[in-house]
Amino acid sequence: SVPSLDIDPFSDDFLTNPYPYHERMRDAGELVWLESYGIWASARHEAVRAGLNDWQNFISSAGVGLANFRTEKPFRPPSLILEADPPQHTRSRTVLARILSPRAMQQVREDFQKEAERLVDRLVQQGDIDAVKELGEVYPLKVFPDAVGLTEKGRENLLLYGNMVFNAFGPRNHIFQEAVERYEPVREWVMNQCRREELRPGGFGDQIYQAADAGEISYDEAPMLVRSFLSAGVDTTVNGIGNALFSLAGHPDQYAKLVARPELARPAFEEGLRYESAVQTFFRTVNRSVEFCGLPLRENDKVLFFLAAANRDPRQWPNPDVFDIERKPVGHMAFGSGIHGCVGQAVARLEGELILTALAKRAKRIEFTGEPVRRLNNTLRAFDSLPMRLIPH
Ligand code: HEM
Ligand SMILES: O=C(O)c1ccc(C2CC2)cc1
Repeated sequence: SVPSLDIDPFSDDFLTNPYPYHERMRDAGELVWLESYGIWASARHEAVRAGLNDWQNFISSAGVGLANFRTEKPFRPPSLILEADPPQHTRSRTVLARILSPRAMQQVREDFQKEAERLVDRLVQQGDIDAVKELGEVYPLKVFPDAVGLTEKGRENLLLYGNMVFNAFGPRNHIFQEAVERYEPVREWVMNQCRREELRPGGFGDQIYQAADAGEISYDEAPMLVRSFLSAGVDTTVNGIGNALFSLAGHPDQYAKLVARPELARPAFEEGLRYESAVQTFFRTVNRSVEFCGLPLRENDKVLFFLAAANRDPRQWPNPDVFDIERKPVGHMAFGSGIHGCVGQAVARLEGELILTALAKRAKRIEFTGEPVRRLNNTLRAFDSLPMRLIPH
């Protein structure tokens, strides 16, 4: 029989504190039916990994949100990488993977590090900060758009745009409605920045046009792939860093470990992604009738993969609800898995490592000075504000 649950994964209650719901879904089975939206859901690590790796049965070209592009008009023109299947996906991925390669990261590392040290120097002097508005939202808006070759003016639009993109993967609930009101002017600004003449020659954005020059992709595809950088490259790291700061401030013993051994910055960021995953969920669409986890799925069924629930599955992790920066969470699902696994993870890891290293070397303690305020989003786990004090060495 099909385990069926009456859980709304996009309700304010669920999005505010998803963990009890994750546990109910994991305990009900590898794959469960959610009556709220008539969708399948998987919250266990093994099934999430298996589903994301089976791109032939669980496809992305019909959308990776609740909407099925085969029957509904997409909210915006589909991404040529995220919302594409092979062979289209393969061509896009090859171009972006080369531009964001570990070798490319070595070339930007020095700039990213200088910016991290400059920003954290100033904030530790300041002492009392809002770690979202003055750190989590500031650093990613500077370093990655600089590397892409974006003008400085109007970059706050990238936060509004990203917020919208991630809300649009969910239902048209009140969270979506409140975000979409401010979307039109931001959408135009973003599309305008994707034109070659707006991008610094040699930057990551221009390198996409260089791939068109070489005939790897068309000139029509190039701006859409720049749009992918702007859609995924900022709001994700904003919340990856924000959630890491929240976890470290909430576990002073872990922050003390990081201060004693700043080389733990990279594993600390990784554990932050496992423990409070910035990207909580993604959908797939069933391509043809298939049995999965012993249940009969039909063509066009939607399956919601709970990355964040897989990241706390006790079947995969000892003491999953413990934030332990020495854990080395290999195999976590925070960046997804399989052919669509995050193509920007080297950028994300570099930003996280450099910010946490700069902080550990300048602030001997970090503590909350007020209640963290959550910002609800249909896909992202995010904060609106994190009142914090940074105490210098
Ligand atoms: C902490 C930061 C980040 C997190 C948690 C994250 C998470 C993810 C996840 C879960 C996926 C898989 C989506 C799916 O399976 O449908 C993904 C894909 C992707 N990410 Fe990231 N991401 C982060 C940072 C970045 C950055 C900095 C970029 C820079 C451009 C980026 C660009 C992309 C792109 C283009 C894809 C689509 C890849 C494909 O479909 O082949 N991400 N990311
Ligand atoms: O290609 C895109 O537009 C795109 C948008 C959002 C993401 C999320 C997963 C990080 C990835 C790609």
